[in-house]
Amino acid sequence: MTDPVLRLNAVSKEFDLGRGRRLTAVDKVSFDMGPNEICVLLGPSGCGKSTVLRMIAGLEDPTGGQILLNGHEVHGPGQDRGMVFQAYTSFDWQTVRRNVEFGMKINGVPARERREKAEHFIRLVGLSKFIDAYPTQLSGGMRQRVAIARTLANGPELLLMDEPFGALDAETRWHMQELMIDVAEEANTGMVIVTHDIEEAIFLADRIIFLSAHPGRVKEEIVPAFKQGKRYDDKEQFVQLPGYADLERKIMRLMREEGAKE
Ligand SMILES: Nc1ncnc2c1ncn2[C@@H]1O[C@H](COP(=O)(O)OP(=O)(O)OP(=O)(O)O)[C@@H](O)[C@H]1O
Repeated sequence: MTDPVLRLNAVSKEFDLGRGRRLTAVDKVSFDMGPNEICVLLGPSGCGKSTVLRMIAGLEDPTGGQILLNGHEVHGPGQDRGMVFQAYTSFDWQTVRRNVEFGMKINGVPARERREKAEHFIRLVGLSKFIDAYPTQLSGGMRQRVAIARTLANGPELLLMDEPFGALDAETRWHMQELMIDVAEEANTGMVIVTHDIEEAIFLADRIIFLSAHPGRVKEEIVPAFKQGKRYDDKEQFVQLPGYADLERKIMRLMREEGAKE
């Protein structure tokens, strides 16, 4: 790997549950992520995926270890990271265009540049026809695309997504997964995505960090060799590639082993 963009160095998180009780949610997690990679955090429920992502976002502080972004330790949120949550977080009283322009406006980006960038990212997520619509007039998948365009428009180096398609029906979910591959190619942004969906993880990931059941430790780091360094944006074609089924079986086994420990 060339110099990592993101490095987690023995990152731990203990929560204080009160009355002297403490819970170790994440235990000495280490991994590196290269420029523009799609890195997926996968593992059984409660293994600490969201906690790791929240620490990368700077929404939680590690209680041990370090998170380095381009060699600098992360302390708190920053514009170099943009977070997309599962729940739709658009402003319903503003049009798609205004939603996507919002962060840029706050950051003092001049009106013309704002407009051009908003149009670019709205096009990228396939919503040009709906640029003047309000989020309430859109489907769940479309609203999630607004959230993605809005986050990308702020120019983050890393897009952080916590179960971004969890609330969507299966077919919309496939479309969104395919879209994310195109977005990753075009937006030149690295992504860290939390999911517990094995198929989604294999489809999206350049690198999978599989966390063990509670407390979360890196059980396996998997670079899907069968992709041969390529990305595919067609799911039907993808699931038929030689090597796909083997990796799916392997991860199912890991998931069962870890799930049984809960
Ligand atoms: N603020 C908090 N205070 C106390 N415990 C917490 C807090 N946030 C998370 N935890 C605990 O840390 C552990 C990891 O939670 P986390 O949400 O990171 O897991 P996850 O892998 O994302 O789970 P899921 O897939 O079910 O969303 C869980 O045991 C959870 O109860």
